[in-house]
Amino acid sequence: MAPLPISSIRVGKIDDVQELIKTKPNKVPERFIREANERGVLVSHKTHLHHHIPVVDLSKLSKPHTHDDFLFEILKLSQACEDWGFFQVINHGIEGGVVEGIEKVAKEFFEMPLVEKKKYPMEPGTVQGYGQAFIFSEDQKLDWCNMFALGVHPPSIRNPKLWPSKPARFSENLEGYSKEIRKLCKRLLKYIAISLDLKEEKFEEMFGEAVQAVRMNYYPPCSRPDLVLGLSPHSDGSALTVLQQSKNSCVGLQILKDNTWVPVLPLPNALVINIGDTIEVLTNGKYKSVEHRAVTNRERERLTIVTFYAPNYEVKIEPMGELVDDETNPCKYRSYNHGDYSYHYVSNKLQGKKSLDFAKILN
Ligand SMILES: COC(=O)C(/C=C/C1=C(C)CCCC1(C)C)=C/O[C@H]1C=C(C)C(=O)O1
Ligand SMILES: O=C(O)CCC(=O)C(=O)O
Ligand SMILES: [Fe+2]
Repeated sequence: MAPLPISSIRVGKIDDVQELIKTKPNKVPERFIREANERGVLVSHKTHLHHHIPVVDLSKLSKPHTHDDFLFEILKLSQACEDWGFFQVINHGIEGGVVEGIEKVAKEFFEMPLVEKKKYPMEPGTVQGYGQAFIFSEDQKLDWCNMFALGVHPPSIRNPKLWPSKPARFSENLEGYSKEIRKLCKRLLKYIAISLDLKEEKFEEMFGEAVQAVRMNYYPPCSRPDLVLGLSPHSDGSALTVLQQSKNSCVGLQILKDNTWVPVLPLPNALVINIGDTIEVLTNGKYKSVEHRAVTNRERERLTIVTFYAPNYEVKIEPMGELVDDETNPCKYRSYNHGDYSYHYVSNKLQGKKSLDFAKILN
């Protein structure tokens, strides 16, 4: 993926939100205040009772008691991908120490003084390093969030200068965690293939040496959560995304379902999985890449560790023949190269599902 022409991008002053709350805890600068129709209002408790994203028990897929148990869980997975685009996985088999280890170093990273974090800057127009991504103009609203993003795999997408020497063991923890999450993504894609009646190796064979990147999002408390957003509405450009919320995390992630922002309630030891744009295209829209956003909390900070798993940049993406029928289910997306889509995705601001217009066939 070619670098963006960064010299032409003017982003204006980007306040570091962690520093802002240290010096002026009650001030929310104008650049963070959203238009009334896009503010991070919280959904009423009554609504919570009616909506829960599905929970898939991976032990029922890897070690089912009976074949019916397996089929039942596969059905749950396919309904989650069709109706929600999101689900949580429990009994995923990743050791507690691995999950706690990455959370610890991520937390320690964000707690370091700003001068230390600024040694790894996310330059305007790039997506790796510490800062705010997807800012392309001086008047664009900012998210109430600090990010640290790194390309992990294949090694060619890494920028070694951005891998921090502090906190201690950051890289070891990230390497170990990423290996486990990579295995999990491969397993999930196998089950997703089965749920679509495809051969189980379908995605692994198609994706080649898959691209994997991690983004750590730190949302400090905000005195006016009703006026700001932690992360702008977007869909993910990946095939699958794995989101880990810090232990005892407050609610922050919301997904758009039937025109309502539905909160995702954190479950202990679970990981949140969502379908990205690539799977939406490959399944010709059967499995949905759903718009989501993060809101902030008045008293509590929130930390999330997000892995994007995607095909190699060389791979051609188009709806799979098995999911297209000229009569009943015509092709909704054109073919494209995943590297070109990645470039398109990272050169535009986060704006709901707009990125996918890149591939939509408009009738
Ligand atoms: C801040 O970054 C992102 O939100 C992001 C970027 C991921 C990437 C890197 C940090 C390194 C280089 C590769 C890549 C672009 C994947 C989101 O990732 C989504 C967007 C696309 C496209 C994707 O595959 O995952
Ligand atoms: O932090 C969250 O809850 C959402 C993160 C997210 O959607 C992302 O990083 O793409
Ligand atoms: Fe996301």
